[in-house]
Amino acid sequence: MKFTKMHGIGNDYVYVNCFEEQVWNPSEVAIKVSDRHFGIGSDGLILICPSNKADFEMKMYNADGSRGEMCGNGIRCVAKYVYEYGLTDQEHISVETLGGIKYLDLTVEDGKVLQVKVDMGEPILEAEKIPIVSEHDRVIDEPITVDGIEYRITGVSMGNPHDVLFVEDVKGLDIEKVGPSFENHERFPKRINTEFVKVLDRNTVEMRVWERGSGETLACGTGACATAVACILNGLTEHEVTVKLLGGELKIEWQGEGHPVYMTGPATVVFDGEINLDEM
Ligand SMILES: N[C@@H](CCC[C@H](N)C(=O)O)C(=O)O
Repeated sequence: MKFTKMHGIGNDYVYVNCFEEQVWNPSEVAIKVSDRHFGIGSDGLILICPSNKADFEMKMYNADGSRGEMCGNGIRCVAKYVYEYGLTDQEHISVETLGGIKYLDLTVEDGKVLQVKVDMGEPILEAEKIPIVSEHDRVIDEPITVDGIEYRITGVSMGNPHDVLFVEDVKGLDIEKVGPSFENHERFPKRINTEFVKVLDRNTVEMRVWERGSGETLACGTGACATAVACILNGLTEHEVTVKLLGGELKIEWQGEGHPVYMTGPATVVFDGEINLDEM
């Protein structure tokens, strides 16, 4: 199987061009290639496929083989791939995902995609649709007890489910311990991506993420969008937010309910390769 390893501010995936390759068992392949010791090493697998609804389709799988509806860092890499590997010459493209069709604007210089701005669509706030078990329609600054400690969460779906919580110390957080407890909490029947956030000023926040199906990653695009939405809903920031993650920064804009969220950031090619899956 031919592949390209790419990352969006350190959130790395193995990308397969399914215009040329066929992947019959993507969940199994995701588990194999993601292994950082016995595989290629990645946060998961992303298939770039033809679509009859949009210019391309992105199918994403987490490192544990589960399917994610959307991937913010992944979709910027898909844009870079399709442009730089000659699948399109367009600087405005659409990509079908399980979280809906997304529209992307590429900033291109000398044939290279430097930045991608993604219209991520409107955030979904209804608890039932995220899905989060709650007696309220929305989960905004609501209590939850995890490992005997009470936290307050805001639930946001960007096509995939997120809960955002505000903490004093992001760097010192024992995320390996608390992350899985949130991911598998009974309140989240489809598991969840959790963002631990510290507000630095009215336009800047710091964030670490525990991703459903992949564990801690260096960045999460949908998580950065959910974080900005949660900050704005809780009155903690203005409408333009720089989210500082372990792997870099993303710019997020949201003008409020009824408006889409925009995410802007880079995408990077690491290397191209070929792997014999039968020998793994
Ligand atoms: N890293 C991604 C999100 C990947 C999917 C997520 N783990 C899920 O299961 O929903 C991003 O950049 O958005």
